[in-house]
Amino acid sequence: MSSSSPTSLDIKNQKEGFVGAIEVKKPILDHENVLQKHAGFFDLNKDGVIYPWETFQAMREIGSGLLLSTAAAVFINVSLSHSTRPVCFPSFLFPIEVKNIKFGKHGSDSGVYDSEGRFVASKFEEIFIKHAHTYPNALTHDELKEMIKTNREPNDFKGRIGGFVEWEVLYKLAKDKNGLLQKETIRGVYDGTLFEALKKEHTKIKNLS
Ligand code: HEM
Ligand SMILES: [Ca+2]
Repeated sequence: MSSSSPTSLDIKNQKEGFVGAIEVKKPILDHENVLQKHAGFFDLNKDGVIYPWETFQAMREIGSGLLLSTAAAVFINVSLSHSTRPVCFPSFLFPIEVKNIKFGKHGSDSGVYDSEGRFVASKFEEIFIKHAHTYPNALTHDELKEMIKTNREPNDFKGRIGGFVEWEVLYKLAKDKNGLLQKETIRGVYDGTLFEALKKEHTKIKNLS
């Protein structure tokens, strides 16, 4: 006999999909290298290396305009190529090596990625405890700006720019119709599932027009 309302065990055991009316997202596991997944979305041919044209193309696929996609390809690949490559000599094709993406971490961030690129759930919750003043599960643009400001570390120009750009681009691409950045959206950016969802949504819109 099946009961109509799902128990927490049903939800825990379910991988992804729906239990009753509750949508279940695959939980992020402690040992998962989610930062590699975040970056890996942009490795279109899955060969472990992200070239600027892949960053550009992947940005277009998630609904980013020509200008932002071009700027992102230049900014991201130029700033991360050197630190993620094992050899000292720079490559002027600016490839990013996905397996070394943890070396691209910078300061003035939220701390949700640990030094290996794993998801730190307590730091993720802290974002909302500290900054979600209006709604418990979402950030307004002002609250997001407050968070970016709080994360700033002294004398960290590069990290501050990186943090600012990451969060503002996320807001631009993934805010909801009320101008809110939902908690699930933010969780999805950390493990890269948001990029897949945006791609699906954008493909649907493109096919309709
Ligand atoms: C639309 C594209 C992208 C958006 C919206 C985005 C957004 C974000 C956000 C919000 C964070 C979290 C920052 C924090 O915890 O404070 C982050 C972290 C990071 N992203 Fe992205 N990202 C994008 C594309 C990329 C690409 C293409 C790469 C590299 C291939 C990349 C590499 C990183 C790295 C290395 C971090 C870790 C920063 C740190 O914790 O210090 N991102 N990104
Ligand atoms: Ca590639």
